[in-house]
Amino acid sequence: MSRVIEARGLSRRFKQVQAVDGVDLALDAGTVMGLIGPNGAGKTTLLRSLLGLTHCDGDVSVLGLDPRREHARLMEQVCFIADTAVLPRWMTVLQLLDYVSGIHPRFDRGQAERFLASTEVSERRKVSELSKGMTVQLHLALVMAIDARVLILDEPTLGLDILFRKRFYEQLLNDYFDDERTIIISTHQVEEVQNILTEVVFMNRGRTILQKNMGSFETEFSELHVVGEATARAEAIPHIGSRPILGGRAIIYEGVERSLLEPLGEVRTPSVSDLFVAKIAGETQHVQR
Ligand SMILES: Nc1ncnc2c1ncn2[C@@H]1O[C@H](COP(=O)(O)OP(=O)(O)OP(=O)(O)O)[C@@H](O)[C@H]1O
Repeated sequence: MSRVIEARGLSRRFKQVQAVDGVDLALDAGTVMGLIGPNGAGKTTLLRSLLGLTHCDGDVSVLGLDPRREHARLMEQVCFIADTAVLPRWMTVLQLLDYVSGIHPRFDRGQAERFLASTEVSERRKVSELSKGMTVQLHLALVMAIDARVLILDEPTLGLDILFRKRFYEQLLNDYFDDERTIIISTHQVEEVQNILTEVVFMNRGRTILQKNMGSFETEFSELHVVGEATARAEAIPHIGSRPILGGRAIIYEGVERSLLEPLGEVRTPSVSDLFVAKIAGETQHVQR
């Protein structure tokens, strides 16, 4: 497998704020990475740093290029959808398709048209006349039709209804992704992406606090559902989070043998979102102490 993204000690400071604080990241081709973090964690700044869209310190290489010095060459092979994406509002959809066909050598117009056919976006309408969600659909259609080695999606489905979000992620996985490509998705809608991820990174206050291959999730993390008197014994085992559930508690453990937990209740693998909440709550307690 070839290394596509490599960052060491990546940092970005804005006057008072250390937005990204010494992040190390290594991603190979054939990866779909989920970047999860609370508001202001530094996700967008990290993604922009990887693309050379903002200044940063540290070592960074994407497709063997330094994004700070070789930004233009990098962008030939990378597609980025920003959370604040804007499209030219005065153009019709048809004009926009003509425009992107003209400027982007890796744009497959037929692919974009097929994608749009599954939406209500008509080619005759102006971008300014589209709803917020339809504008995002149009943007995704353009991006998904570009043959890029690296696709970076910053909150790609913001404002989209659940039917479209589900279809988008299905299409992303089935029609776009292959083992030559690397996809990074930053999102707050963790449940919707967790099934397509091969890798997950949690970010908080500019730092990565967890970086895991989804395959190792099951072996490293367990969630115990426990009721009654076993609860005290379960809580005595070092854990990273505990929350009430109907009639009992759900307790999340890291690196604890399942055979130790099984006599106490039902053991399963935690969802990415529950693990995220537990990790972030743990960090907050740590900082407050
Ligand atoms: N251009 C800027 N000037 C000053 N501060 C900035 C700038 N861009 C980001 N920041 C600060 O850096 C921190 C990280 O912001 P960033 O947008 O990267 O977070 P995020 O994880 O993407 O958040 P969200 O999930 O809310 O979009 C925040 O404290 C933000 O206020």
